[in-house]
Amino acid sequence: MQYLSTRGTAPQLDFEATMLTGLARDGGLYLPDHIPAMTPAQIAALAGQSYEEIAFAVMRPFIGETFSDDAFRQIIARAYAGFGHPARAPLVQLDANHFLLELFHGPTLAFKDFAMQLIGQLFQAALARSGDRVTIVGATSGDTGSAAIEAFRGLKNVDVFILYPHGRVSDVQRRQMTTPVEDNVHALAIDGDFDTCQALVKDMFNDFDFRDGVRLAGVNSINWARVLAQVVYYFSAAVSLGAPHRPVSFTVPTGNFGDIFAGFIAREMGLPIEKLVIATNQNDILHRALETGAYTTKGVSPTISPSMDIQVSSNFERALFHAYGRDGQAVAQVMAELKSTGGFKISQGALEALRETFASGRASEAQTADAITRTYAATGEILCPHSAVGVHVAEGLQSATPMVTLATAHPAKFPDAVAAAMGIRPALPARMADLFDKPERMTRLTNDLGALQTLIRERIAL
Ligand SMILES: Cc1ncc(COP(=O)(O)O)c(C=O)c1O
Ligand SMILES: N[C@@H](CCOP(=O)(O)O)C(=O)O
Repeated sequence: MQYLSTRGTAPQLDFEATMLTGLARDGGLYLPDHIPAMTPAQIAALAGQSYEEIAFAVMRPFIGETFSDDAFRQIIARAYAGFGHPARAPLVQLDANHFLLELFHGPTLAFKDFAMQLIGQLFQAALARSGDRVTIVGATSGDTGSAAIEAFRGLKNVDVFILYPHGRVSDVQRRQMTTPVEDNVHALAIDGDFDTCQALVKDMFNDFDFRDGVRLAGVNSINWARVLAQVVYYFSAAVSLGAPHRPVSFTVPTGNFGDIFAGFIAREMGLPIEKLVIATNQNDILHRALETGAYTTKGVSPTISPSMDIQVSSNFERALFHAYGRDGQAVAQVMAELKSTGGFKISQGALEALRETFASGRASEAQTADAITRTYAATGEILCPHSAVGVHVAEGLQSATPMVTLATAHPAKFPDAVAAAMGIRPALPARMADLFDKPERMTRLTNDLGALQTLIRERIAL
């Protein structure tokens, strides 16, 4: 299988090169040149299998010759061995037709661990073979950064630089990034919001001298391997609810659109997903875009679901590529317009294509808090604020199809917001009990690309 850019002009690459490259050299995002389908019989055969077996069956067709079957099975086994639940992604029933997919049993308590633990293993295997060293840069609103640091800390072929918005992540998220002691970990607090951090990362990729000089790699959902790993839990959840014989819908708390785009890939592969529901907080650009056809940025306001405080939603570009009939030139044009004017109008045809698969809703701050309170009272389940955004949106829909809402983080990552909503302060798991006793280490930077590049060059020269 080959991978091509959403903007149509970057070289096509195999899986390994795509994974190590990150952003395409024309500024686009990589996607497979075709999406392999699974037959209903192949999907039915996944029922009752372990998460690791489902992961192998779903991801194998995308990997090509990069790893042998044996090597890939071992990589998957190592990736999920540290998860705190035997099912990896257990389903909990909230009411007759509404289920919660708990994606927070990994090492850093967020859904990012599903992909990042796998990518850590894939990078190690690929770099051990080539002997190369890479510099990973990542932008985070809190969870990608902690998951990346956990996956790459101490690895000898990798330096990892994580940019997070200063003062806009939870204390737990910040400490997960600033307390690791390994020399290859660099937490950078940037003056700005997540979009500032993500723009700096993309600017570094688009500066080819710098990119090639430091051998830049990316672990945001820019990286196709991140999206691929997340396709798996759509399959595991749907087959346990009766797919392929029974269709399922998913509601996904959404910011950078990586998680829900993984659901889109699952649907394209043949999983009977009726609707993928985009759930946003008050930073609702995606909800507005789907309702009106206008993708218009208007600044981010901080919320109690900070990981979703995003305007420029990176993977929406991948959805647009499909909606525009895989026309890279059309995508490049709207992305250029976004950069120069802060918005663009989605064509009528593309909007209709998006609406065939996606629905959307938003939750205000009060509605988010209320969903935490109500869900706990009705079921005993404590939701993180992001998952609560999803539950609020899902509850507002009329659907005869079973609805699965993704629970994207553990409530203990956001104890202040949860305590304010329901009066109970969720505790961190015992293995993290000393998180607040450890010294923190980070570097504060302004939004200055040159200063950031100098810092990275100096640090990796040490
Ligand atoms: C806890 C949590 N929920 C939801 C999201 C949104 O996911 P995505 O950016 O893939 O849309 C994020 C950030 O990615 C997150 O950290
Ligand atoms: N919410 C994310 C933002 C980055 O998203 P990514 O999926 O592109 O890495 C975070 O927690 O950092």
